Order: sequence, then structure tokens, then C-alpha cells
Amino acid sequence: MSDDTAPPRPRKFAHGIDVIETHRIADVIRRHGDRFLNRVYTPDEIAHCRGRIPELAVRFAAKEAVMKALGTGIRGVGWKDIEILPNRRGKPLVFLYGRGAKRAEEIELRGLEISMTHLADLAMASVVGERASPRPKTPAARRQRPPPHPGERPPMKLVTAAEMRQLEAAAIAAGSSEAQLMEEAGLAVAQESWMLLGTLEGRRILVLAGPGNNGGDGLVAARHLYDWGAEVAVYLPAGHRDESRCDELRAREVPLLMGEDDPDGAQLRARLEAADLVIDALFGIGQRLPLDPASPVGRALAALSAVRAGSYQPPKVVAVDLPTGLDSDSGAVDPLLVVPDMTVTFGLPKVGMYQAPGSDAVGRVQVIDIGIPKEALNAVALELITSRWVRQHLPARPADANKGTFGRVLVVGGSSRYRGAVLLAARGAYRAGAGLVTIAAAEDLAAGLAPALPEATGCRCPPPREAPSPPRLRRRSARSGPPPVRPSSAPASPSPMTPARSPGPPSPIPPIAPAASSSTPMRSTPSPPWTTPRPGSTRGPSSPPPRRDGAAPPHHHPRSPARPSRRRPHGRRALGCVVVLKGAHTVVAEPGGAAALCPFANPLLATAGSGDVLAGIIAGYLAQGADPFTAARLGVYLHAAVAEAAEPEFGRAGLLAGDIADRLPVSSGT
Ligand SMILES: NC(=O)C1=CN([C@@H]2O[C@H](COP(=O)(O)OP(=O)(O)OC[C@H]3O[C@@H](n4cnc5c(N)ncnc54)[C@H](OP(=O)(O)O)[C@@H]3O)[C@@H](O)[C@H]2O)[C@@H](O)CC1
Ligand SMILES: Nc1ncnc2c1ncn2[C@@H]1O[C@H](COP(=O)(O)OP(=O)(O)O)[C@@H](O)[C@H]1O
Ligand SMILES: [K+]
Ligand SMILES: [Mg+2]
Repeated sequence: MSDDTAPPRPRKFAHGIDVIETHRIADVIRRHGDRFLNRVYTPDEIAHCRGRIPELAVRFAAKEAVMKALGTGIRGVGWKDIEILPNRRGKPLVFLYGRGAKRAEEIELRGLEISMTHLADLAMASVVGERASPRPKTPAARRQRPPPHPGERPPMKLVTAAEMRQLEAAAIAAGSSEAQLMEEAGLAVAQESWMLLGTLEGRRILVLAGPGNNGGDGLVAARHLYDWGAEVAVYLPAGHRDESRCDELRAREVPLLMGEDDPDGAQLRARLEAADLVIDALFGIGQRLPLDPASPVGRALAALSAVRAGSYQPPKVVAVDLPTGLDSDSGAVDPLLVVPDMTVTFGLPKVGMYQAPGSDAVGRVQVIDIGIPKEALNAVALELITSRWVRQHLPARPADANKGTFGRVLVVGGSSRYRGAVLLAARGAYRAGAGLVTIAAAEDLAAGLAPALPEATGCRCPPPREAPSPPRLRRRSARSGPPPVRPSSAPASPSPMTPARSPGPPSPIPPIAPAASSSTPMRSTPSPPWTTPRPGSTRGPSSPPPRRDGAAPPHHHPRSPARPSRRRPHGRRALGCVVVLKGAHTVVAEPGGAAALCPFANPLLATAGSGDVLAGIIAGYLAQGADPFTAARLGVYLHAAVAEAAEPEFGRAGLLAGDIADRLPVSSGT
């Protein structure tokens, strides 16, 4: 539907309100004078207010109220993008510029009216206007798949520390500078800290700043937070190499405590005990793990941990870029790590934040755009599978379809020991939307299977004694090309195959001739479209289980990263197929080098048959025409999303593999 034929979007109120204590503004102006005025107010506003505190305070509240009505918060729109000036009769009017004007256009904001008032020490503003609702979701619109590419948001990529440094270099090559990037980063940390605390006036903030650029970000944040009215102190356990940033703070009389001047840690403890918020700017992507508990940084973290554990009102913690003690690439966690309430990370999230146990050690993650050139992001191979991506890539389900539209899946199995596997995979394929699922099982099993899934058709295959052992499979594939895909675990797990309409010539001699007695012939691809090894079957130890009890997860030596091969599952190139490496935060990789990571870790999935259901789901999407990489990503995400959705009901145990299949529509419909 083109834009001019689109129905007008329904409209709703846009409202924002804010109140501020007038003396807060008076204090900031006393301390910072013109610097504050010039940062927050336009020249016309400054001229109009002529230094009158109530006028300035009420405008401060008004700007925040407008930000709320725009729905952006203080990060989205600059203070000076909003101007409040009276008309000739004294009625205040709101003028929007820059990002403010752009946002107003996006939401089709009209008729923004403002009302302001103040008492002795309070200034308050309320704004109301009319905006367009997000586009209505009619049943037809819901069914309609959004067009795949133009206008699609780029996928959320994940980077290693080395990749982040390359992106930083690209930003600098494009005209930015290290100092500018640090200013952006520190400003974002200050803004996020403000939002976390709600108000800064009278709030005590302790910045733990390390010797490198992570510490530099912390110093910039400290400067802003002080300028905005917080009581800020900075603790530098190991000093800092950038004296000029320290000088900016000394000029403001922000206390800078050096680790060497506090040998017994008493000053640090006192500051920590009094703090409302601690900013962890000790180490970022430059950290070398493990941390030495006897080092100044190690002792600072131990003190923070003790205060958090032992205090009635423990301080909140914001981590800058990465929590100190988290390996950016593997997700390994140092025992000294303090789990923050929030991690403010720059450019792109780091891989380790989505790897157990690191994924349980970052709190809420806020990703900040610091001006990395978009083109540079193309070089990053690993992306996070997001619900948005899944919604955009689910196969279309046209209203005039018939079952032939949605492809066919053949599930081959024959082991009496794993008789459920074929059923689970078949169920997964159906629930994912395949049009027809056929189970090929040995005759003695087939009879028992039919009542369990009457929707599946059957076809006969040779008795199980013929089930080839792995060495025999290898010999056979040497003669006839690789065998069809099968889930990793059980020797006789089912083998979902590509649908009849998928491209590729039939394999010369598939191990079990699936189409022999089927009414419509089916084909398998010469190379398996995907394979699903488990972490245990790849190099490297598996990571310890995550803990959700708030304590730092157990130490996992960062030099033996959790799952080294997970990032780049070796073998996908050798196999020439898409690889699904199953487990917490499953990785899907394709032979070209791209890989995608599932955001979920959930023990509800660690149940027998769960992998068989996943295999069926992926086959279901393949049958509907998705390419193998897309089908695997869809399957992996939705399979795990079912467990996420089931957690309130089940807790951490008790979901059956069959339930995963049966609950699939719940998540694919969202
Ligand atoms: N990339 C970007 O685009 C942007 C990056 N930005 C920020 O820069 C951060 C990276 O900065 P960075 O490279 O200076 O590293 P950082 O994390 O401060 O640590 C290095 C320092 O710590 C020390 N050190 C490390 N481990 C140690 C140990 N175990 N025990 C003791 N010391 C140890 C190490 O000592 P050295 O190795 O030199 O002896 C060095 O002094 C990044 O996370 C982000 O916050 C933003 O400003 C803007 C954009
Ligand atoms: N902790 C976990 N977090 C997320 N997913 C998990 C977790 N444990 C197991 N899974 C998922 O459960 C499935 C288990 O597959 P698999 O071991 O092949 O089981 P089976 O062979 O019994 O069907 C995989 O998809 C895997 O990713
Ligand atoms: K940090
Ligand atoms: Mg399995």
C-alpha cells in the first residue's frame, strides 16, 4: 500500500510533565554560571530570563516535560533543540529545532500547548499535544509480512574487543577523534546514570576510574554529573595517564582520591558506604584477566562487593562499556566481578555479554551510538538474533494458500530406542508451519507412531538393523556424498530433509531412500543444509552454568574461554553447510563466515528431545522456502523463545520437549 493511499493514523494525546526544585538550578548556576546556561538554554531564552532563577527553573522543567511528550527522554533530544519563549501577550510557546523537530515530524505532533507554574521552591511544567498512534495492527496487517529489505533496521551485531578497536579506528579515519569518542561515551554514561537515579541533586556518586580509556570515560561522566548537580567523587586506584581530564575535575574541586594515598582502603570504604551510585570505569575492553585480588583494582572491587552485600541500602552500580572482570570475547567472568545494575556499552554490544556466564553478569545493557560509521559495521560477522529480525523473516502465510504452499518435510528414523525423536521432529515441523510432514520409519515402529501424530503421513523404510553406524556412514558418504542432515545426539535421530521444491539435485544414493513409497517424490540436497553439533562435540571446555541468584558467577578462567569454537564453529566451512551449535546462547554459522547468536540461555530447554524438536522446526521453515541460514536462525530463536515465555509458568524445570513444539505458535505470533 503506497503512502498516499494509507489511511490516516489514529491520533492520541502526547503528554509530558516535570517538576524541579528551584534551588537546584540556583546551585548549578552558582557553581557553573554561563557554562550551564549556554549548554541548556538558547540565546533568546537566556536574554528573556535575564538570570531570573524561577524563569530558568521553570524552563528546565518545561524542556524535560517536552522530552517526555516527544517520548525520547534526555538522550534523544538536546536541551537547546527545545526553546520556550513567550508570544507578545506573554503566553509561552514551544519551538522545536534539530532532533526535536525531527522527532515531532516522525510522530506527527500537532498543537503542543504548555503550561508552567512555580511556587517558592518548585517549578513545574506540563505540555500536551496530539500525535499519531503507531500504525494500527489490523488482522490483515498482522498477517502481512513486512517487506524484507528496504527500510529494514540493520541487524544488531556483536563485536570482540579487537573488532571494536577496528571500528574505533574507522570512526577516527572518518573524522572523529579518540577524545571526541570519549566525550560521547562519558556523556552517555552520565545521562544513563541520571536516568537510573531519577534526580541528581544531593545524590552521591563515586566513580571508580582505571588507568586507561575506560577510566577516561568515567572522568568525563564525573565532570557532567558534577555539572548537573550531583555530589561526585572519583577514586583512582592506579592513577590515570590523562592528566588533563583529572585537571578538569580538580578545577571543579571534585575530590580525586588516589589509591596510593589510601593504603588501608578506609577512605574508599567510607565513600562506597555513602554512595547512591558507583560507576565502574576501572577496565573496559583493554582488561587482562584474571584480576589480581591483591592489586589496587582488585581491592577496590572487593570493597565494592562487600559494601553491596553488607549494606542496608547498597549503591546502584553502572558499568562503563563492560563490567570489570568480564572477558569481552568469551563471556568468562572473574570472581571479583561485581554485577552492575546496568552496563552502558559503546558502539556495539560485546560478544561476551551474550555468552554464559557473562550474560548473567552485565545487568541491563544499554548500547550507545558513539558515531561508528555504518559501513564499517558490515565487516562484523556475528549478529544477535532479535525478535524484530524474526518477525521480519518468518515465511509469509498468504490467506489464499493451500498446504502445498508450505512445503513438505520428511522425517527419517528407525531406532526403537529413540522412537519419540521422529514424532518430536515431525511435531516441530508442523508447528513451524510445514504443509505436510511424512515420517519414514521402520515398519515395526511405524504402526505405533501413527496414532501419536495422525497428521503425519507415513512411508516405509528398511528395518533398523540397516541403520548405518558412523564409520559406515562415513564410508558411504565417501562413495555417494554426505549423508542427509540429522540432529547430533542420537545415532538414529530423525533426519529432516529439505522440501521437494528446494533447489539442488537429488543426492545419488541417500542412506535411506526416503521417497521409495511416498506418493510424491522428495529430494535431499547433496550437502546437508545444516547440522547441529553440541558444544561438547567441539573443541574446548563448556562454560559453567550461569547463576541467577545475583552473586557473581563462578570463576571461569578467561584464558580458557568458555566455548572458543562457538564464535566460529570450525567445521562449517569443511562441511559446507550451516552449523547450529546448540546450548545456552546457541550459535548459527554459515559457510560464508556470517554467524548469529541466540540471546537466550534457559535450562527449560535442557530436556531430552528438545534438539529433535528444534531440528523439526528448522525443517519446517526450510520447507516453507527459507534458506538454510534463515531457517536455522528462525528455528533457534523461536525454540528458545518458547522457553522464555514458559518460565513464569514452569520456573526452571518441567517443560517437555513436546511442549516446546506445541507452544511454538505463541511466540511466532508475537
Ligand atoms: N573502542 C572505542 O570505540 C571506544 C572506547 N572507549 C573506551 O576505551 C576503553 C578501552 O580503553 P583502553 O584500551 O585504554 O583499555 P582499558 O579497558 O581502559 O584498560 C586498559 C588499562 O588497564 C590496565 N589493565 C588492564 N588489565 C589490567 C589488569 N588485570 N591489572 C592491572 N592493569 C590492567 C592497562 O594497563 P597496561 O596493560 O597498560 O599495563 C591499561 O592501563 C573501552 O572499554 C571504552 O570504555 C571510549 O572512550 C570511546 C570509544
Ligand atoms: N541452558 C540452555 N539454554 C538454552 N538452550 C539450551 C540449554 N540447554 C539446552 N538447550 C537447547 O536444547 C536443545 C537440546 O538439544 P539436544 O541436546 O540435541 O537434545 P535431544 O538430543 O535430547 O533432542 C538444543 O536446542 C539446545 O540449544
Ligand atoms: K568498566
Ligand atoms: Mg539431539
